Amino acid sequence: MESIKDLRAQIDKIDEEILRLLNERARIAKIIGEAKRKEGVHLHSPEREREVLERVIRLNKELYSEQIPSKAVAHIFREIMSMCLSLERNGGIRVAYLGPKATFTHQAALEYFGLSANYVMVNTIRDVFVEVETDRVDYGVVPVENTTEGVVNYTLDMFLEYNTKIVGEVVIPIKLNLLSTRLDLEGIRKVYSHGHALAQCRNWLEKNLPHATLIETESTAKACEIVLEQDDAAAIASEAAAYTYHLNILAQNIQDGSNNYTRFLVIGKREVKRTGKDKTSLLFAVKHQAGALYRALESFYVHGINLTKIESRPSKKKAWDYVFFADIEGHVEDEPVRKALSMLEDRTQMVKVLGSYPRALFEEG
Ligand SMILES: C=C(O[C@@H]1C=C(C(=O)O)C=C[C@H]1O)C(=O)O
Repeated sequence: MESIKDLRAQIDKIDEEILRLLNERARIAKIIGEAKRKEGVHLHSPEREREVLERVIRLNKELYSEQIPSKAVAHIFREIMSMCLSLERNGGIRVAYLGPKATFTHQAALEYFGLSANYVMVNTIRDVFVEVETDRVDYGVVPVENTTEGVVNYTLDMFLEYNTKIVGEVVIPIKLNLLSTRLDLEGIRKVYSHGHALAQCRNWLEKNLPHATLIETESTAKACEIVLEQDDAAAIASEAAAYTYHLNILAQNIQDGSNNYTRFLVIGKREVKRTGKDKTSLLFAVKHQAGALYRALESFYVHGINLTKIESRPSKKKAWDYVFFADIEGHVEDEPVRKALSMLEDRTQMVKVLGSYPRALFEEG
């Protein structure tokens, strides 16, 4: 076998080659950037980025039998594209997320846009929408549903108030931890976290901290900021948050479901072109009439469209009046989707398309 020294010399050579290729890629991306500027098109192209990611994942399988796991390939190319885009546009794109630092939304934003984007942390889900709506950022990232706890109502309600579009989605696994300045569970009287995180750990909390008071915060990271100042409290948050806020991890993976994932939406102001693996989100309202919802949903059935989700929310205009949020497979540019939506319009009081966007690259994080 070759010596480690010789093998490392080979790696050094490969690294030089990787670096040369990265610089060559960046040079070409900058030229593409100039061309796009001249044509007046958006510098950031989620459609193209998706194409790049799918292509390298496929090649990695075909040519190298996935020696490197697909997710790792996706992460590496995500970062390469994030860097190329930031060179094309000085400072990169601006992305608002529900902060403070090390929330799961922060993690999801990093996963989607990479480390070279410019992140703006805001305190509430509404503020993410406001930042996008007022053009202070290009995109925003908000949580929308969790596999254990269901939908984030607050986010859905924002779509009733703002005209922001959905331009993408990202799913990440949620592993929850009990964090504290203390060294053990003894003496923990209060547990702070986001309502969803508290709910996802209900069984663990009942068993291990049955007498603790549970207190809801705006986010899991906010809970960490609070417990830093208290000596009888713990926060439920991510492992990243433990390092960010220098808290001790008293218990790991305390969420009730082992398959705990959260889906986040990327919101913006533009429309994303068809990629062939898309989803469309919409909301609609029907009259209080026998069969009204049945007739509305028939539009999808008739055109062979798969409905991946439906939720009802109070319209907030009148008591006991509801709107429906639905996700369907396909893009508004697809003929069957177009036909289904036109039929839906005829059969409902109101339809609002929230966006067509590429489906999450990894649907289970
Ligand atoms: C280079 C481009 O611009 C950006 C960077 C990309 C990349 O690094 O591959 C892909 C899409 C754009 O967001 C491009 O549009 O091709």
